[in-house]
This record gives sequence, C-alpha cells and structure tokens, in this order.
Amino acid sequence: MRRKIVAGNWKMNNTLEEGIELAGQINDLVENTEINDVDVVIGTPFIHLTEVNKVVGEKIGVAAQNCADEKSGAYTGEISASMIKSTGSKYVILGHSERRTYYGETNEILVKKVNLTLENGLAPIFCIGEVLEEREAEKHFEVVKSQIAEGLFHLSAEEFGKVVLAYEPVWAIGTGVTASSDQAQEMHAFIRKTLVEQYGEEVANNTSILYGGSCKPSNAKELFENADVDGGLIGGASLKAEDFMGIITAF
Ligand SMILES: O=C(CO)COP(=O)(O)O
Repeated sequence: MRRKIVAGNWKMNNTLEEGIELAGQINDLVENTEINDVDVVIGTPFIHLTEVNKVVGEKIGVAAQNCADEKSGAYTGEISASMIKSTGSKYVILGHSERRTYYGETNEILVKKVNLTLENGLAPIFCIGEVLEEREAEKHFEVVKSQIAEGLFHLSAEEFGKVVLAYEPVWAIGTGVTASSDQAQEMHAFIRKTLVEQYGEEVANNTSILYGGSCKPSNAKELFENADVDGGLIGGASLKAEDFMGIITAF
C-alpha cells in the first residue's frame, strides 16, 4: 500500500534516557498536530525499542536499524528479527549505506535479512543509493537498479508489497548537500519504472519510495512535492523533535 511515510533514523545516538525523552516529545507533537495522512516511524538503536514502543501511541511505528541474518542461536551480540518483533516494533531499516560500507553488508546477506524480516511480520525499509564517483561516472541508475534487483527481486509480488524503499544518495547523507528536487524525482521515477518491469504497474504504484540525505524542514516540502517521492528517511534532523515534526508537516 503506497503511503506517505516520514521515518527517523537515530543511528548510534541517544542514551536510553535521552531516547525515551525524545520519543515522548515526538509523540506529544504528533498527537497534538493535524497530520496530513502521514505514517510516522522512529528508527532507534536496539536498546530503545522496548521502551520507545511503550512511550509512543498508535500513530507512530517503531523501527530497528538492522537485524541478524540468522534466525536464532549461537551468534553472540546479534539481535534477530523475531526478537525485534517481540518489542512491538513494525519495521527494520536494512541495507543502509553505513552498514554496507562499514560492516561489509553484501546483497547476499541482505537477502537473508529481508527474508527473516518479512517472515516475522516486519516491514523492511530497504536502502539503496550511489556514491559520488558512481554518479559522476553516470552509473547511478545502474547501481541503484542492481541493489534493488539483487536485494529484493527474489520476492514474490505479494511479499514485495510489504517493502518500503529509501533512496539515499550516499553523497547527500550527513553532508548538508541534498539531492535537488529534480535529481530526487528523476531517480524515484526510475526506481518506479524498474518496479513496473519486475512486478507490474499495480505493485509499483503501491510502493512507497522515500528520499534520504540531508533532508530538513527547510527543503522537505520541495522534495515531497515530487510525484514519486513518498516521504523521507531522516538522519540528523530526526534527533530534534521540532525539526522532525517540521518535516512531517511539510506534506
Ligand atoms: O542516512 C540518513 C537516514 O538514514 C540520512 O541522514 P541525514 O539526514 O543526517 O543526512
């Protein structure tokens, strides 16, 4: 189902106390503001999931930022999709460029994580995006297409219907440089066309495709006005309740 979604990705920020406080502030703002049919998601570190789920009401979904690529067992330090599900969370952010780059997450590993996420009734927020050199070499469309194909095209149309995509050009993440509105729309339209080719019009038109990378209250409206931009995956600006809310109300 194509929904407007604004999802925060806290990354490795906030102690448990700080996270509970921030989630409470966001929840208060969401409860007391007229929101234009937007699904609000908060992506927290694992240690916050249980408590943040207690703090937020029905209007906010909670996301983990990763999950293990195995079901359970002797994998010291890992957190499984079923454990995430048991906290009341609804989403798992997968394939973020920081995980692909710093933790060697390959498409092969991501296929396992996507499958476990779906098997446990959680929705993957699957991240894709090119680095600057790839864009400069005009390989960005090819790169994004292969990330989607290798990570997700093993899914049936029904399974794919539960996936949210997040296009995050790596050169725009945490840099203050946002993709222009035209660059975002161009890539999002390309992604939708790629989905049409694989799954047909209906699935493609029902898929939410979020933009991520230096999205702020000041540029969100222009980005979200594009026909194929269905919302945002927000890093830095999701760490302040007012800024995050400014992006949610940009719709
Ligand atoms: O990586 C991001 C969200 O997942 C984007 O981060 P910034 O909004 O801080 O650029």
